[in-house]
Amino acid sequence: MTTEATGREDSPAADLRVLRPEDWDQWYDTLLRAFGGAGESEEERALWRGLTLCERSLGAWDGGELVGTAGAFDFRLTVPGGASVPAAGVTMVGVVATHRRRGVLTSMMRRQLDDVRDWGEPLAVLTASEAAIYGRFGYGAATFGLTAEIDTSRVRLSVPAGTDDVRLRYASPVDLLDLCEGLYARKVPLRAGMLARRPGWEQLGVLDPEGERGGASPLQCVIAERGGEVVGYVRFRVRPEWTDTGHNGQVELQDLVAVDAVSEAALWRFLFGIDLTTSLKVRGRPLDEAWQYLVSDIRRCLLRVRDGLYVRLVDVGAALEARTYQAPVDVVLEVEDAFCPWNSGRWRLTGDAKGASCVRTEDAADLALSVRELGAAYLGGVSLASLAAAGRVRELRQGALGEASMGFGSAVAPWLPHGF
Ligand SMILES: CC(=O)SCCNC(=O)CCNC(=O)[C@H](O)C(C)(C)COP(=O)(O)OP(=O)(O)OC[C@H]1O[C@@H](n2cnc3c(N)ncnc32)[C@H](O)[C@@H]1OP(=O)(O)O
Repeated sequence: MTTEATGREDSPAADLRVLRPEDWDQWYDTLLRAFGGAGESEEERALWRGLTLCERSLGAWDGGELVGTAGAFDFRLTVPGGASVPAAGVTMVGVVATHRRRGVLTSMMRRQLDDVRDWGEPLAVLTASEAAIYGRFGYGAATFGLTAEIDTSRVRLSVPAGTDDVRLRYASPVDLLDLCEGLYARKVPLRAGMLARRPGWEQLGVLDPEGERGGASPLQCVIAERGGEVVGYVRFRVRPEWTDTGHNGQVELQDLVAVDAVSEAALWRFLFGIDLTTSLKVRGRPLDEAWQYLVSDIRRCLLRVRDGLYVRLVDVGAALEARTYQAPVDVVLEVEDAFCPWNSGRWRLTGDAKGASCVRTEDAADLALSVRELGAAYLGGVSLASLAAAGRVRELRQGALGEASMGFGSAVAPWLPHGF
């Protein structure tokens, strides 16, 4: 059989089999080989071994040789409106270099999306090693992360009233893990793109292999308390540097979680003020994070934006019904989906801030777009109007674009806190 999306034969250079637990080491070594062959700490390997769901993972075999890997976590993803929606977390994808560009990835994506549909999960999500790979399979970049290098020797932070009521103390990252995870869980329903973490995943936040610190300190943790209650935490490292003119150390933020504006400001003020450091590096933070509105000089923060979570609607009707819409929408979408043709055709979406319905229709279409654009717009971080300006969404009824674009939007930027 030939797939319409790729024009490739659907029987590539390998057979696909569900991963057997006893093959995990070989499977994981194949993945590392596809990523260039560098080793990994025992600590990290053990974590991923524990998190792998073998029954949801695939190996691609060429005779007796394992040449490709792909896994799928069973996540629940927060969507606009706060619902927690089942989403396959596509992960650990690799094809060894001897077998590249022969359709092995395509065959794994084909099988995986069929499986996700059978499992009844309306979404598949991933973070991409390279941005060019997954659009052809219907994934759209839906969240973005902010990277900044803040010159803390020059940039000042103005904090809101009440910040001084927050007390900070050092804690062991590992000892207070459950407490920190509880705070994280409180934030999950509040921002689309966040993942409800199952037990085990919290370990990702305190992974600290000595060989991978590259001259930085071990992971450190500071807790924020107010009125005897823990209201936030930050995990970070310090990379000391001494030059002829004195100290020039860097603070590297890993995680920061706080329950309100003053606890958050207290933690940022702490990061800005660590002695013997002159810069603060942050990666993959929310686009709308509050610290940007507290700094004296945003230009000296060197902001950059990078793609984060890619979303694929596996079941268009169920996915669009699972979220809410911040303004009323009533539109017919003409969806094109070459890789998962069961989604193609016309869908009437009606919804508002309380709920939504999305059903097949024969009515005339108001907007035409591919499933990739729907994935990009799904979490409210990429506007349908912007995609239309790029020619990727077509407005077929005047007014429909503005209505849909407003409805799909989100007051809070969607964000994925960590990779997987
Ligand atoms: C979610 C995650 O785990 S992301 C991690 C992905 N893995 C990696 O980056 C590890 C290193 N790379 C690899 O293992 C492999 O090169 C993969 C998995 C990216 C691609 O596997 P392959 O089996 O070579 O892909 P396949 O032959 O099915 O290619 C399908 C199409 O994608 C294109 N493609 C594949 N990889 C890339 C890439 N890195 N950049 C751009 N296009 C790509 C191919 O050219 C082909 O296009 P065509 O159909 O128009 O000819």
